[in-house]
Amino acid sequence: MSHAWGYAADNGPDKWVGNFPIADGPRQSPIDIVPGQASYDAGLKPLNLKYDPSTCLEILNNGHSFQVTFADDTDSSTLTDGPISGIYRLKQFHFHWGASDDKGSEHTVAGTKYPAELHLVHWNTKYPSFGEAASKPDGLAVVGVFLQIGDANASLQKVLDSFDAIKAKGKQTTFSGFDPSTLLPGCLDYWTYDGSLTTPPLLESVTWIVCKEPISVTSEQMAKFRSLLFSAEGEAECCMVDNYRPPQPLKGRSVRASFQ
Ligand SMILES: NS(=O)(=O)c1c(F)c(F)c(S(=O)(=O)CCO)c(N[C@H](c2ccccc2)[C@@H](O)c2ccccc2)c1F
Ligand SMILES: [Zn+2]
Repeated sequence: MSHAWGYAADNGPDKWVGNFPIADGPRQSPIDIVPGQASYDAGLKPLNLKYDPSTCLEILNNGHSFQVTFADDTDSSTLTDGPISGIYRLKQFHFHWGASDDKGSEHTVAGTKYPAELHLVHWNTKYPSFGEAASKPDGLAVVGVFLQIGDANASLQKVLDSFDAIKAKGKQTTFSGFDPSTLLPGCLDYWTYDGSLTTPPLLESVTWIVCKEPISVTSEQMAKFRSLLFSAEGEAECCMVDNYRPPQPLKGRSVRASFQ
């Protein structure tokens, strides 16, 4: 039985191609975004993100990251416009972060790593379900937001305050009434390109939308991320850190900018 994928030396990003050959595919994510090489596209619309806090359900440690999941049986929390057409529903958000503040983001900007990156995962309602959408080239749209060290983030603190209940892999707890738009930067200028999930199954079904402006977080708040565990209760404790895939080859893709 193949051991599960992870971020350690024996099952980390360099090993994923063994069980997931698409890891060497033509539209893998993340990438290094080089602003000077992105092409401004005046046809790109502003992002239209409309989230209903009542669709927020629970927070879960899934052993790779933590995720906040949303009810997606109606068009209550959606992404429209931007680079996409149609209506995409919010399914979950999660983060990637490092063992120290000098790394942790998946996308990089001209080689710069941020301490963490937020991903809001949406699926195209032209397909009957998330699972169906996840295997289609226009099935998913993920909004990425960088975190940088600065002022305390009061909205993020609400998420961090639930961590004691989800310290180990498999733990989950009710998390309701949270509005993820409070985690978005003031300016929604973005870069966009065709890519993939950054974890197995690495499906090449993601329109990536990466915000130019980071949100702020304190070093102490970043330390709270690192209090989570990759390991389940009763297993040897393994801190949940460095759960990011490094940038992948661009392979001829273009990155468009919504701003000049
Ligand atoms: N960076 S990324 O956006 O590519 C990404 C991750 F990096 C990531 F860690 C996750 S995860 O769910 O936290 C653990 C791996 O599944 C997901 N979760 C996906 C998901 C699961 C349930 C509901 C929505 C999204 C991912 O697990 C997935 C997507 C599509 C099909 C199967 C699995 C994810 F989408
Ligand atoms: Zn992610």
